[in-house]
Amino acid sequence: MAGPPTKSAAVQIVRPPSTSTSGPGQAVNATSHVGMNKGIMDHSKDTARASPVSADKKRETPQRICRNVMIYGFCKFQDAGCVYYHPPPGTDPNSVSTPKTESPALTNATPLSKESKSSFGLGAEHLSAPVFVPKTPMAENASPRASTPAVSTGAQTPSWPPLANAGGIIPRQDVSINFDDSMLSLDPSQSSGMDSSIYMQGQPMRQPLDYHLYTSPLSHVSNPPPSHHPLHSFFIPDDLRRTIQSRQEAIYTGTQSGSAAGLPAELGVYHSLIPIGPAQGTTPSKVYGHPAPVYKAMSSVDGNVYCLRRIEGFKLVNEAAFGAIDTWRRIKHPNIVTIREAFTTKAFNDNSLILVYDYHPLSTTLWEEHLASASDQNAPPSTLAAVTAAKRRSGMPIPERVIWSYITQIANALKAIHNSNLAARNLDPSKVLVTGKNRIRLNGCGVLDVLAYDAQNLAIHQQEDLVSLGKLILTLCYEFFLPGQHPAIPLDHISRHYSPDLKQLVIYLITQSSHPRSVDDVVKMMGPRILNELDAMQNYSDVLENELSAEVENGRIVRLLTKLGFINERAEFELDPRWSDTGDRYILKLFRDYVFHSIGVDGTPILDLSHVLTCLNKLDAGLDERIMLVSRDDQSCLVVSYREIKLCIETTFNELRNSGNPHRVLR
Ligand SMILES: Nc1ncnc2c1ncn2[C@@H]1O[C@H](COP(=O)(O)OP(=O)(O)OP(=O)(O)O)[C@@H](O)[C@H]1O
Repeated sequence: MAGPPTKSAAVQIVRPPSTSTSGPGQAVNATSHVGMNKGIMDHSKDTARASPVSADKKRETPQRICRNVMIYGFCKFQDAGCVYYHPPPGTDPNSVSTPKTESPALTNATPLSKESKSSFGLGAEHLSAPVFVPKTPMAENASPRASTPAVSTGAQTPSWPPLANAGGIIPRQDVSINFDDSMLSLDPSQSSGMDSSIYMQGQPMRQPLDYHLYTSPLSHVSNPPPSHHPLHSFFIPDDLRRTIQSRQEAIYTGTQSGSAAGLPAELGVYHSLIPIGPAQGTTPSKVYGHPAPVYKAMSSVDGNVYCLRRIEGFKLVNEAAFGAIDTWRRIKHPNIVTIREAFTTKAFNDNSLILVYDYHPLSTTLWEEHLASASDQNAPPSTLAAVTAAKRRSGMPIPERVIWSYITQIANALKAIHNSNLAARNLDPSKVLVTGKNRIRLNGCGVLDVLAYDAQNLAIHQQEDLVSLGKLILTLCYEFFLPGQHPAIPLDHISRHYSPDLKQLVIYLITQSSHPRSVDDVVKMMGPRILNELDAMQNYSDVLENELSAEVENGRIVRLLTKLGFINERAEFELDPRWSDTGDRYILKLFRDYVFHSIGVDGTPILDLSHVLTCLNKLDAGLDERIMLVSRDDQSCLVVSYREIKLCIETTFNELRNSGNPHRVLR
């Protein structure tokens, strides 16, 4: 045995029948018979098993090796050629039989009757159990719970608060030692200045109902039959994970190696400029009339990545042109790309206007999404005719539901813009950013306010916004529509393929009228379609919230694994090279083996994620359920509850955390 524990909190020791000698480091070579739940290990049916077998003989055949064996989700223990289930199907793992105690150290134990004695295969003569002294001070008068009788009832056995039920729920009012409080008293954050938030120890720990169980999605989110619960439901769906990961990757890709060739190393507080989107050369933007390349850049002020739009060859003639930028900066809207600042620069060896926007990684534009074919992705919008020709061949109209979703979001953005006494002025498929699934944001806001400064004609520009919206809808519904074309054919197409409501809205938007149009009228005309959008958004939010709840569970596991990682296999601590192999740490070592190093009957490693998650969740919840931990050399077994293991972790972790604290209490 590598190093048995010298003391432990509430650990029950079981020596397997073959073991008649103490391992090195055992505190007492006691002859105590520590009874076990018959369901856990029943030796009575096999007298051969109950007889002493030498350790060497046990190792003769591989199948005799006593290791944790997982089959069909149950943990089996294989000993002397026999397999024991833990817990056996249908058995309450908490119901541990009253033990027979013969150790002088365990004098308070009740002797077993003959019948009950015969029901245990493990005779006292076969066992040599060390006495474990609990490290953590427990209540003097604490007594074992009736619901889960401890194996030894002597003073050495720490008592645990009574449970309301077997689910690990602890009533706070009638506990002699409140588990929550005991955890708090171990809170290293109270004795150390380190940030403890990652271990969730800075706040009282609450033990909710069945905390060890994963919550299944609520029925309003998803209600699949039980057979449809795949393993990966522990984690967020693959497509969502991939999307989030690739976005996160896109944020910082390339920013480590400085600016791209030909671009300034620094531009004010921005550095590491990388071009985004198709290489445009000196092709003028269809919307702005100047070449308008877009760069991703990192700010040295806050370390965030921003999107810089550069308008080449722009010379500022009127300072007042920047006045609108202040108003734009104040608009924070879910359907508008927020502008941060604007300035002019000669860093590109010309006169350039720079507008800084929020960066939305891997976003595309409506033009790229719906109007450009794959071969035309790199083509400038001026080749729209060629693009629409490609679209015509594909013959895939945009579903009406999606069109209404776009209209709702754009109208929402326009309402915020017009209410702020501004106008979008660049409603074009290439200036509507698609930042998620059917999620759009107006982009490039404020550019024309500086480029074509015209504060006098706001009302005209707002009317033009609505006309532009009408033309945008026409383009999306009928990809052959080009600006300047007569709308009769596209309208006819809409009346044949889309609802009359949509056609009516387009006519309202593009028809000249003596009465000024208003975005409020557009919203009224959309009517119940807005509610559809609301439904979709809220359903999506429910789904995401549900995914988030799974990640909360995984976060608990990571914190637990982090603590275990700090403790397991530590080379030395406080000049003690055997630290991680002795005391509470030994239990944690065996627990690690139990969770991760189980092997099958044929000796192959068992890589059962559900076993790992089940064990770790039960540990995190501190259940009273007991498990049997078997040493690597099969010379000893410990029957220990998750609650006790949890306490071992907290105590040991506390020890590590306090190692640099000169005021700590040495035990
Ligand atoms: N704020 C932003 N965050 C992330 N990507 C952006 C942002 N703004 C624009 N982009 C990306 O930059 C690329 C170029 O955008 P841009 O507005 O220049 O479109 P364009 O089709 O090149 O139009 P133009 O003819 O005006 O140059 C697009 O792929 C777009 O997704």
